[in-house]
Amino acid sequence: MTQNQINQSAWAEKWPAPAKLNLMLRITGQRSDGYHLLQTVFQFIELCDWITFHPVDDGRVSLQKPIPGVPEADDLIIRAAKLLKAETGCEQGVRIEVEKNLPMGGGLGGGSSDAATTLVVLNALWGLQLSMEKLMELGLTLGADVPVFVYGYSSWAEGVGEKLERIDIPEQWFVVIKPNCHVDTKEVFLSKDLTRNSKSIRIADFIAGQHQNDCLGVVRERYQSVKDALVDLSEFSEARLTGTGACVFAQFDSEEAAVSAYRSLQKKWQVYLVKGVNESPLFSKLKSGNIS
Ligand SMILES: C[C@@](CO)(OP(=O)(O)O)[C@H](O)COP(=O)(O)OP(=O)(O)OC[C@H]1O[C@@H](n2ccc(N)nc2=O)[C@H](O)[C@@H]1O
Ligand SMILES: Nc1ncnc2c1ncn2[C@@H]1O[C@H](COP(=O)(O)OP(=O)(O)O)[C@@H](O)[C@H]1O
Repeated sequence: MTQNQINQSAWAEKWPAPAKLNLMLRITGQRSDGYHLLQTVFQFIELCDWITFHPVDDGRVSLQKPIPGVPEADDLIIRAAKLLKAETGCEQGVRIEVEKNLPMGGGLGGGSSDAATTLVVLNALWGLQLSMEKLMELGLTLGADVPVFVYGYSSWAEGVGEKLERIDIPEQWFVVIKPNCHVDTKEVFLSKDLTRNSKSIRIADFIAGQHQNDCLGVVRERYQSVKDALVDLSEFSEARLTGTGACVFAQFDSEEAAVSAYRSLQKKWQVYLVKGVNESPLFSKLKSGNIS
């Protein structure tokens, strides 16, 4: 099969942009530019936005329908596509269709994942041949979480989230609650009450059960619905915050236990029942479609 034939069939397809959970998050310091140094564990979940790329002749990049509340020029999908063109001088155009399923500002990384899927898939469709390392570097200029979605495997992350080490962790079931509020990441990091001096730990400590999220205290105090969700979820299993929130989640050893908690919490909350996966669904699809 030639590159051209591969491109032709892949243009019409829907590409997943999965969500992530931060299974723990420690803030170990701060850089001179204000960004915080983290230790975190990312795992993907099988809850995805879906993105389709349509070729256009006029060289322009646009969205078929802007995401409500996000001006098109600010959309990370548009910014990622334009960044690829600027970096490579590519003159091709694209109209991008998004099926948005991930709640925004929930700590599930939807915007970052959309940007990563755009970088990875357009790199292939446009035949740009940028390396994964280059795409991760470009992605980091869009957001701290973009590199892990480009990398595509569960990771132990340090720095601001760009120093990644692949880890394989049990692929368990999760129940995720989206409290009815939007947490501003920047505001959390600006809080004077935030813990910024956690001791660094090792992967083995995380595996042994060290699940602390240093943002939890600040977010729980500022957002009553996050606090309430943590209380309700902790009736079933250890309740944790992903990223800077607002979503909270709990892990279950069996699908039955997760379903039971999901059914009960569904009466009161916007809730998702999802499986954790170590390989990003984007990469599973790229491998099966043979265009990586
Ligand atoms: C902390 C995490 C963990 O996954 O939280 P979530 O956003 O997923 O909840 C992310 O790394 C967030 O990444 P992302 O949401 O892309 O953040 P960015 O847009 O890069 O940064 C938003 C703002 O938060 C602050 N910020 C962000 C990341 C970081 N390590 N230190 C910071 O101080 C900066 O003030 C920055 O201007
Ligand atoms: N394609 C996109 N999808 C979601 N949010 C986007 C997108 N492009 C830009 N954004 C902006 O990024 C913000 C954070 O969104 P998101 O990545 O979903 O949350 P989080 O970083 O908490 O996981 C949104 O509030 C929105 O303003």
